[in-house]
Amino acid sequence: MDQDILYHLTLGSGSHDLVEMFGDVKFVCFGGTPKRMEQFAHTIMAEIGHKLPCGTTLQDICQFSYRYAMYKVGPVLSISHGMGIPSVGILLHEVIKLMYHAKVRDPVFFRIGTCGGIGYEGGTVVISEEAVDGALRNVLELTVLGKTIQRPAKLDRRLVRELKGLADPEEPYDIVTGKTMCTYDFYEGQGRLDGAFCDFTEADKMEYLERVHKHGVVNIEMESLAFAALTHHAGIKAAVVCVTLLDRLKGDQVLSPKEVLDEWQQRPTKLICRYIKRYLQLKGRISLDGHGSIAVMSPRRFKLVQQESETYD
Ligand SMILES: O=P(O)(O)O[C@@H]1C[C@H](O)[C@@H](CO)O1
Ligand SMILES: O=c1cc[nH]c(=O)[nH]1
Repeated sequence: MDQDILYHLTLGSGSHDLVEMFGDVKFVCFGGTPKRMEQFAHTIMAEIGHKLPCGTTLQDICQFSYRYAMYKVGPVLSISHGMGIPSVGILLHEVIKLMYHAKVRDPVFFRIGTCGGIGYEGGTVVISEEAVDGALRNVLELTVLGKTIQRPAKLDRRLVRELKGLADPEEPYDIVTGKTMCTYDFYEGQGRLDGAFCDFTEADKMEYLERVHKHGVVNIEMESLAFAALTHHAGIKAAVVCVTLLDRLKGDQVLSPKEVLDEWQQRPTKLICRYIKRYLQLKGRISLDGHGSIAVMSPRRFKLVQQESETYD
């Protein structure tokens, strides 16, 4: 192609200097809502001590797409993906191409989301080991040219361990790992009885939730299957970290007050911020207090940091 128009991002390889705009990106963080991803951008900016040019503020790079919101904070992109597999799938196609046009090597993708827990109370952070569909298959099924194809929905196991290793024992909530079930619907697809239709019984629902739980499923959401499958297909390291909003073994409705839900949504953010900050510190791109540059590190500390950073390649 002469030029590639990334239609849903309002960016293009002909109209924008994508290397100049995005060439320094290392981490791409995704989450459902524009507000969460704007807040994430502000949080990571404070955490890594990133300074915007004098007199400027954070801008939504895709504001005229009216589809997705995108913020850039130094090496971190923060993008909203909307709800469900089709929405995150379209976005992933365009962001993967964006990384290619910008000549970004080895980016790491994170989904920071919300979910229903299975056997875990609200506020628990879940790091996905792999994604499965509603029938417990570890593949994303797509119809391409009228044929059904399957793509493995694999996530990076080492990244899961690294993230789990960053859990702070002082925090008043658990950080667990397990299989994540990804469905095409919030209501019937997740075995809820509080949708507009319910053609099954409470006993049917409990039998299903207990069966998937026995199979290792610890949470349910709506994007991980596409996220895992498309990043794996592209050879991109990725992780999915979600907070539970309720325990589905105890009910269907999200009953916690808004302020509580808002605080819970900060939890996956904190873990991802810790990972990014640590990576940048180990690579010598920020000093250990989160501010300044490698110039403020002593040569001995810089050497130690460089050695440790090899584990983060
Ligand atoms: O990242 P979010 O909070 O959007 O993830 C889950 C899955 C669906 O998109 C949505 C349903 O409420 O929340
Ligand atoms: O139960 C839930 C809660 C959040 N998101 C989901 O997809 N399901």
